[in-house]
Amino acid sequence: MTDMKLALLGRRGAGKSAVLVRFLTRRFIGEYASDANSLYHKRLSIDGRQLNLEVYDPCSQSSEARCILEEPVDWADGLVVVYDISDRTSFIDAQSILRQIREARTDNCKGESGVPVCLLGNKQDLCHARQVREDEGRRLAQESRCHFQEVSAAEGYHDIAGLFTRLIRRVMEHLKHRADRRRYSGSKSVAKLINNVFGKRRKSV
Ligand SMILES: Nc1nc2c(ncn2[C@@H]2O[C@H](COP(=O)(O)OP(=O)(O)OP(=O)(O)O)[C@@H](O)[C@H]2O)c(=O)[nH]1
Repeated sequence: MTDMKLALLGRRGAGKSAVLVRFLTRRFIGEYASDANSLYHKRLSIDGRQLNLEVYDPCSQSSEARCILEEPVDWADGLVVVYDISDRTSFIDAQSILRQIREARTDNCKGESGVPVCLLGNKQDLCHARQVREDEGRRLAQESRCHFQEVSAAEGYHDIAGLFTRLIRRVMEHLKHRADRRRYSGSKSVAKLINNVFGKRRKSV
């Protein structure tokens, strides 16, 4: 059983809870309490592997709320940044959040190894009121080296399920890579230790 932690970030009202609940329950629920942090648990099987998934849906962030942002960025193995295509301010917040994630990547060792991130333009059903073009989202994702997709939590399950599945696969690869690297550097230090102890002795014989 693999333990995996994901977190959603984005401006108030972008649809983080709607996206997450759609993925976890296949349902769209119109309104959610937005004044509390929520931690969801789910057991999943992906590519024949059992997963123990925890997803953190923190209460709303704004670009200034750096202290709130740092907590999930440090905690999570994968991140979903959500904006609302009919609300440009939510896109500007997403830009700021992605910049902060990039800075955190260079600041902490978990980030250095590149925690997978996905940028999500939600409320695609409101394209008549669109304020953010799809190519702007795509370009931001390219600059931030993350995956991008537009979805509608209100209208569809499959796009959202596909997106989370791809993110989870990338996180699994990333966790494996990180574990391999730790094992390798661990075995290197054991080899070094053995060499220090026995290698030197051998020389003196
Ligand atoms: N039309 C439309 N409305 C949506 C969609 N997703 C969410 N909403 C609505 O947008 C509003 C905000 O959704 P939430 O999921 O609570 O947004 P949030 O980002 O979790 O907001 P906070 O909890 O305040 O941070 C609610 O009224 C939802 O019903 C969507 O895909 N299309």
